[in-house]
Amino acid sequence: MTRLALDDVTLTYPDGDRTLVALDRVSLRVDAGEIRAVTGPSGSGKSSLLAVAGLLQRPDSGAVRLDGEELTGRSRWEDTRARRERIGFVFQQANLLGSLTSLEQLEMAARVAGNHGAETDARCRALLDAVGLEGETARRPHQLSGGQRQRVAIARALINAPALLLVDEPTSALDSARSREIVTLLARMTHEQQVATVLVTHDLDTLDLVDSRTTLADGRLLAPKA
Ligand SMILES: Nc1ncnc2c1ncn2[C@@H]1O[C@H](COP(=O)(O)OP(=O)(O)OP(=O)(O)O)[C@@H](O)[C@H]1O
Repeated sequence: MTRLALDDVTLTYPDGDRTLVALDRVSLRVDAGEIRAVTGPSGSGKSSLLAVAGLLQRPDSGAVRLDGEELTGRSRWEDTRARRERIGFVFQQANLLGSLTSLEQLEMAARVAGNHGAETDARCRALLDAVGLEGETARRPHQLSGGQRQRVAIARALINAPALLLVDEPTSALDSARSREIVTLLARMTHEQQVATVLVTHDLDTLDLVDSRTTLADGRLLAPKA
């Protein structure tokens, strides 16, 4: 089932008296339960693609659809709500709150989306178990390794059962063994949670672990591959 659809998306930035085309009529589909890598040289438009899919940037033209529903052209408030309730983000740095334990990081993200109570508590613990942190629920970020912090960030991004998971270079601060572990985990969580995952990466050594790959060059889709 198609989860995320980008249809003919163009995004430009003003660049002095010219216009820089960051995304040039890009179309892309990602299914529920599919992890798709987006690769391409620096400046090719990978972050722009994530920003459009995550409703952080409005395209000049084209559409973003989630589960068939068009999300382009709605109010800022609706964008914010969709981001909070239907989209999970994982960035280069885990961006955890320094004073909170692993369990509290997830509880807080759940609360922001209006989820709390015994069922939410159970889901927080189950997700921390699923990412291999059952023994670290009471630890704070400074007591965790870089890889463990990214695991907390992945569990946190999934806490509200998003339809879409957007991941930007999650392994750039990790060594190659840890990087493979994190991408393996992202693939497993994508399949288990039936989320559609877009993984922006420079790390060509982990591409065997994902389901599909899209390459961008100068804002254009180069090699869509099923
Ligand atoms: N806010 C902005 N204002 C103007 N130009 C921008 C802005 N953000 C990105 N660009 C330009 O748009 C193009 C695409 O940038 P983008 O960050 O999407 O590429 P990228 O593939 O993610 O690069 P990297 O791998 O270096 O992160 C580049 O030419 C970049 O300079």
